[in-house]
Amino acid sequence: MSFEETKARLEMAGQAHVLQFWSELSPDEKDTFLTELSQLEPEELKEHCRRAAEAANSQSTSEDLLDQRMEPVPPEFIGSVRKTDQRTLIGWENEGVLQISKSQVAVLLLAGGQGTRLGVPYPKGMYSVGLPSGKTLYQIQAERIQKVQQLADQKHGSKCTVPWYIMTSEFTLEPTERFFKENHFFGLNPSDVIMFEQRMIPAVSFDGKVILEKKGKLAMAPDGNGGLYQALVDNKALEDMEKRGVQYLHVYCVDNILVKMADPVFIGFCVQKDADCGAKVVDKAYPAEPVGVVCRVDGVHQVVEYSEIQPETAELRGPGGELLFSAGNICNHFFTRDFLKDIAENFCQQLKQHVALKKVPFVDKEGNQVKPTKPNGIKMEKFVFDVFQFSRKFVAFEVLREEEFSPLKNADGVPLDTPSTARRSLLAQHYRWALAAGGSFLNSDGEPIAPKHSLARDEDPPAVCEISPLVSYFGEGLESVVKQKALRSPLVLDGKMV
Ligand SMILES: CC(=O)N[C@H]1[C@@H](OP(=O)(O)O)O[C@H](CO)[C@@H](O)[C@@H]1O
Repeated sequence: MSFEETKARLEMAGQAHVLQFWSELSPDEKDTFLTELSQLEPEELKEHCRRAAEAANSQSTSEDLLDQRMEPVPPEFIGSVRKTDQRTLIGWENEGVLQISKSQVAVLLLAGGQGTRLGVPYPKGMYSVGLPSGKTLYQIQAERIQKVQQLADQKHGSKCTVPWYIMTSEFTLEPTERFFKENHFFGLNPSDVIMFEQRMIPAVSFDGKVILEKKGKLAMAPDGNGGLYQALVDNKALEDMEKRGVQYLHVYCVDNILVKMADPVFIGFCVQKDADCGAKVVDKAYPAEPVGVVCRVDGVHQVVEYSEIQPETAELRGPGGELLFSAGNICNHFFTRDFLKDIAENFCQQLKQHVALKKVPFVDKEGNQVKPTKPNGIKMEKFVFDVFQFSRKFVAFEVLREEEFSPLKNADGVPLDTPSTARRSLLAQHYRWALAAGGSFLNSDGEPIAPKHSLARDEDPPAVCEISPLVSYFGEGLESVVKQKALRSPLVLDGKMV
């Protein structure tokens, strides 16, 4: 597209100010900037800027209303690992394993975020929390996929595949691709790891103008994890799923070290309940915990995000003293492919735009680079869970926090959701599994370490034991390896020992 054409389009959208430094750009910078600008549709851009400014100005009133319309999810829509008998749980697990063995289940990772809070310049999945094995989140997840495929194949004599769809963004695609290649896809078949990119959208000032990050670059950000639905369309991912015969998707966030990839119990529960949409939840740990709340608003299931709930609402308690809104969203969702198709075809454009006021670095009128100290820009994001309202049958599934949820959000130095807490959660889980399978531990001098069957949340297990996902997916199959054995801490139980 020519400069004149681009300029005319920007004028149509009321955004020609972004060209104010055009004459100062080098030929290369001009080329790059033109490419960026020509991707913006004038009508869409105009509407985006108008909506952003409008939403930022009307934010508080609509939030207030939401709180008053919230009610907890009725018990009949919730399945619970804690409250369900073993036989039923095994029934769900068997159902899930069967679906996996038929290659009908895929996992889909939301990994387009920038990990601002963790503060690393690379994708979060490449982070290593300091386990004895040194494994990164991506490696742990890849190995869990391998293991769950193997469990299904052993049980059903199949040769199944659990494809791994990975939604990245402009920030994360290239480094993620490189990392997977360098690591030989952690043993997975490269053609079963499908990476695609979500869209980026411009940050907008409070008066509805696109922000210039540099003289020849707009301030762009991914369109939120709800950009998934548009990205599925843009990248023909649903067609790929159809070709592979995928019926069920387990969608999850990259940062939870305990994530159960394609969790057979969750899949089986949702399938047996004939749900088209499901969400895993844990009991919220404390009222201000930064997790969304799965609830109903005006009788329709939805998540109210932690950034949008009023503190008074989060603190409400029921008759027994328990939190009224206790169903914490752990960003693990179940969708049927048909449901995703329905969203992509019919509801993609209707998803709510969430407004975040952020400090967006920019160039001022004189061309100086400015790092603002208070919010100056509006970022609009879509949320992955905002499709719940369109489901025919929604279910929530309550799981145990210590087995399934320990997110990596912050750098070390704060008490919660850090590399240290993630590492501790995983090692505590593996220690529990080893004890339950009949193992015991010795310290480095060969002296017995007294077993501890219950650990406080912030307590390190008395012995260090890391179990490779290639050895055990949810604690199964460990007796033959550890029973009546004295295991020397620190221990990494990998394929070689089995
Ligand atoms: C838009 C979205 O998916 N938000 C999720 C997501 O929060 P982030 O702070 O965006 O990582 O993960 C949380 C669980 O870790 C979940 O509680 C929350 O609702």
